[in-house]
Amino acid sequence: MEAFFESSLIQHPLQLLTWGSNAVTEASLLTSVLATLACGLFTVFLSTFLWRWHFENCRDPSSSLPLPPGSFGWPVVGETLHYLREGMTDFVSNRRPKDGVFKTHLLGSPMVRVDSDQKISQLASKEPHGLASSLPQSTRFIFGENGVSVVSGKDHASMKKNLRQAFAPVRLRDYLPIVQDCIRRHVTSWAQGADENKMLGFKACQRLVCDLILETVVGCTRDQDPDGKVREAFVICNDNMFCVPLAIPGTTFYKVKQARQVVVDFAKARIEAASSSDKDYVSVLDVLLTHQGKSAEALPKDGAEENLREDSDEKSSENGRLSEIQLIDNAVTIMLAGTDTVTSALCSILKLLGKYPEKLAAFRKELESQDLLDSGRDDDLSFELIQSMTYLQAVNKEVLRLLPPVAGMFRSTKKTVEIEGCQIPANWRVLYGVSSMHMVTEAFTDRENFVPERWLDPNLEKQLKNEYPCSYLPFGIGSRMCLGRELAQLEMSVFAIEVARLIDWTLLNPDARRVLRPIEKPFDDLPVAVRRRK
Ligand code: HEM
Repeated sequence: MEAFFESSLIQHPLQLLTWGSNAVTEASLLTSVLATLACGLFTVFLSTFLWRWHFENCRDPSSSLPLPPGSFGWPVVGETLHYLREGMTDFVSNRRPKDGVFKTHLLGSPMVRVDSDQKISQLASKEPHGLASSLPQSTRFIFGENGVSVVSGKDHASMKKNLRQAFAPVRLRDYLPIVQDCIRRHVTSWAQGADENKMLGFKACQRLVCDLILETVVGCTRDQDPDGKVREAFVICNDNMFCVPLAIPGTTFYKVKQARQVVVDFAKARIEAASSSDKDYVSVLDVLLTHQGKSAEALPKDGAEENLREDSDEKSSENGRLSEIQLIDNAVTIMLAGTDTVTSALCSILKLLGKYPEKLAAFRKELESQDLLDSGRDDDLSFELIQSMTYLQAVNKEVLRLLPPVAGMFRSTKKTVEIEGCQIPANWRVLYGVSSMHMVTEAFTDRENFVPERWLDPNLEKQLKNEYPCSYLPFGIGSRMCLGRELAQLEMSVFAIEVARLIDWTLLNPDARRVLRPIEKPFDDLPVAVRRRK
């Protein structure tokens, strides 16, 4: 050692100093790294503890029931990152306890997820006093504050009753020729030419549905929108229902605001035109206008728009009639609520009938038995005929069971709500699972498979009604149940008939992963090869 010091110190005094100071620096560096790490870990630990403790303390002491089981995850983000990483199906199945209710923290708020027939039924019975619909701000803006999805309570009930007139069976009969014409036009175009055409099924269905909805809801045919401006604006609104609600030039929301105005201006022009003509019912808007008992001339006009925004709810419940701004907001709401949902359903028909050729063959047999398979006519469908086709109805129901377009429904609690075994405090979000419910309920056997035949058994519908009232919810439940469900089923039926008789198609990636954006769809938009049916 001495020798070492001697030789080193004498020969390299500076070297020893450097070595010494290096050793000190490294040690202190290590210490400070460790200390920082420990501090960081402690901060994460403490903030996570406080975060969870805070939400656990949101429990309403006036109720003796505990909060549901589950975790609030990490500070600020909650379990949002887990949700994004695992995907909805795994996220739910990794957490779902036996009774189907768990708490979490997603997308900025505490939330209770419910996947139990009995519990959804208990919660739905507490609407609208205990729970209200809960839409993101950007969606509320696009739908419009005076539309049926946004208003609540008594005003919602009276507005919905008013709007239902446009979806009565007698009206669906009126829309059928428009629906059939539009669907035939699109499906025929998919198989143009002698060769096979490759396309993205989801995108093709989306173009079809945009045309369909503009024609059936506001009567916007191609010749009324020659430069495609209304269609383009409508697609912008539809594609950006969930965006940051910041209306600064350059932002998505700013673009959406301008696009919404184009759609609104078109609807206004239609209302004005309707007052000066005596046409038959051609669109949902025409039906609604006629049912207001007076023409658009008598409806409050633009100048009064701001006032109407403030007291429109009152007006609608007072006299049961819709003002101009309510008509417009509802037209926009109906259009947007009926676009991606129907697109998803049509895309799933294409997928499931393409994937299971034996089911397509069974369906074609039913069409043949009704002389529809090779009829060659483009106006051969009637409302009654469609209703009488049992296999077709079974296909529709099974498509909506296996791949429901709306995977879940959001609510928020207005006050503390108690259900069997737990409480949900005020201002928490509640999410009713739809697709997961369809997959866990005992109401169905062979749940993972596409079996339209199950719906041919009349006992199934009875059983669902009496024993499992919340086990099949493609169109929702209770007061917020889908307004356009009969129109959607009609559109699905006509689509299934036309694709089965006009085209043959092959799925190019039949087992593609499913995503929620925010409706159910294949991640690759369903590539298909289409040819004219031989
Ligand atoms: C297969 C297609 C469709 C599916 C699966 C579907 C599903 C749903 C669901 C689950 C709800 C309830 C949402 C909730 O409780 O928060 C709903 C509401 C609604 N749907 Fe549909 N829908 C479809 C097509 C349509 C169509 C074609 C229209 C109109 C043309 C429409 C208009 C509406 C409206 C206006 C509401 C809001 C009702 C309210 O707030 O009271 N839907 N839909």
